[in-house]
Amino acid sequence: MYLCTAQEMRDLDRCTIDRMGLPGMVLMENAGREAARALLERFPEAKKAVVLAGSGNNGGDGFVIARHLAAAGWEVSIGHLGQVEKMSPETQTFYGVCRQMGIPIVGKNESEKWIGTADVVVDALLGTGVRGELREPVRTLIHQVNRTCQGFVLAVDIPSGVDTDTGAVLGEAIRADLTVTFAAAKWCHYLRPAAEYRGELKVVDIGIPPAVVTENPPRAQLNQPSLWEKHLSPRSPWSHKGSHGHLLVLGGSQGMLGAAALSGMAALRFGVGMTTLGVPHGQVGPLAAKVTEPLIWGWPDGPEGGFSGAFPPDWEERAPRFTAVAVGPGLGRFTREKTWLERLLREVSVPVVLDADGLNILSGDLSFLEQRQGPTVLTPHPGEMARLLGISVEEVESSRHQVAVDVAERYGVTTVLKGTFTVIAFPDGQQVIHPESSPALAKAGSGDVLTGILGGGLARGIPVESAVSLGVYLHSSAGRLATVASAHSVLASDVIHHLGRAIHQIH
Ligand SMILES: NC(=O)C1=CN([C@@H]2O[C@H](COP(=O)(O)OP(=O)(O)OC[C@H]3O[C@@H](n4cnc5c(N)ncnc54)[C@H](O)[C@@H]3O)[C@@H](O)[C@H]2O)[C@H](O)CC1
Ligand SMILES: [K+]
Repeated sequence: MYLCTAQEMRDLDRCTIDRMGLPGMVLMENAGREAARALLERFPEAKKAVVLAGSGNNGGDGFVIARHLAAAGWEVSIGHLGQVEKMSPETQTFYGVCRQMGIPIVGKNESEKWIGTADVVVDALLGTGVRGELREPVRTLIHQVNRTCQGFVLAVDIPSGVDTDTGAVLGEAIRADLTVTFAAAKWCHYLRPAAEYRGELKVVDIGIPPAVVTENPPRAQLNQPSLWEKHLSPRSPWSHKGSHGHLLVLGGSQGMLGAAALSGMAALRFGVGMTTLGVPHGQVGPLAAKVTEPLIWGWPDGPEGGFSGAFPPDWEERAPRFTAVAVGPGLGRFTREKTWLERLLREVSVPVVLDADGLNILSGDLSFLEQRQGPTVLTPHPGEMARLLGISVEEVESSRHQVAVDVAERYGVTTVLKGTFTVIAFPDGQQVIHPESSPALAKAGSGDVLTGILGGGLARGIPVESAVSLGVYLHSSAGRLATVASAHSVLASDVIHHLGRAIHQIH
């Protein structure tokens, strides 16, 4: 399912009307009817509703909704803002029908009195055509709805007062229980703070022909199995461990051995054939006492149980055996780390995942990523992304998808910006957003598990676009499945244990 910007939605709309010849009036009728249907399904008995309608096409949808609710026997009134002369012809038509039907249409002050006693308030004030900070009187009316409404609030397309593309709140925004949106989800449904205003989200079909979408594909999609499920095919009965790839994980300095262990175990649970954990020599013994299945490879020791910045003598002999490399889980900082990483990235042409300190090494200079031969995946959380780019965490969070896309396009990498609704951006500017929040994953170690799953997928030979979206999806579902009693109590190792069930659910 696609995720649109306001402009992408307008393009789909325009192409449907101009090229396909389907009148805008039909789209508006479909939109309003489907939104009304969502209400009628939820409230089978007639209710008292106030429809707040602006003068744009979002208001037009509101007039259609009012008509359908009135036809179903609801007691409906319309609070209308703006001027009839400025309405589009479709909106004017549906406004006229409501008048003819005798549905009361009142101005702002009168409608304010009804908001407090209505069972349902329909917010059709502003949709994707909103521009800049809210002006009066709409701002006060939105404030009144949030303050006095006791009933159920349906937002039409987007909650009025949020910016479609950035997810910013433009001074004040409707707090909805349900948002019914048309043809595709919009970015504001998945970007904070707007995402906190929408309530439940329902995407309905309004009749935009599939050919129109194929011709004008939006750049973002929601993460769902259809994007990558073909790569989760069952294991061939003729396969052996060498058929399923070999991941090298570099990390696990003193005090952070668990991070490397988690990545390695996650990769194995995800199905990679072999995992080698490359850790400082001094950590080989403690790690061997901790994990059984991964191979362990000692790297030259540096001070304080970390890496020295040198390569092991058998590097050149062993390096060609790995089918992917993950750098960062518990890596720590060490002298000459930048030269070390540059050499590694130059000499390894298989896919590389960079996480945690593997990313911190890059901070301020990502330019040498452009030289890489194989695919590179960066998996920053917002703090790491802020450090990478030398900007604040607030700046990252206020434009999550833009930041992820900018890095991906500029440096030719795949970016996985973690957080609620993880954003994945590819070098060609395409994006995938993960539509689920996973509170159980908000814990130390869970990033290391993701790194292992992504590295494991890449090592198995799954193409990067699929491996990354698939990995993010499975990590999130395993987190959900691991939440047996409380999300508070889920450990990163529990997530690893539930990976098998998460995979099984997709098969
Ligand atoms: N997706 C589709 O194919 C369809 C969508 N529909 C609906 O149409 C709206 C978008 O309609 P549009 O006319 O472009 O804009 P709006 O109704 O969202 O808003 C325009 C309206 O708002 C006023 N305004 C703009 N900015 C501000 C502000 N900052 N403060 C106060 N007022 C503002 C402006 O003056 C106009 O009056 C989409 O969301 C869907 O709901 C179609 O119905 C069907 C096809
Ligand atoms: K709205």
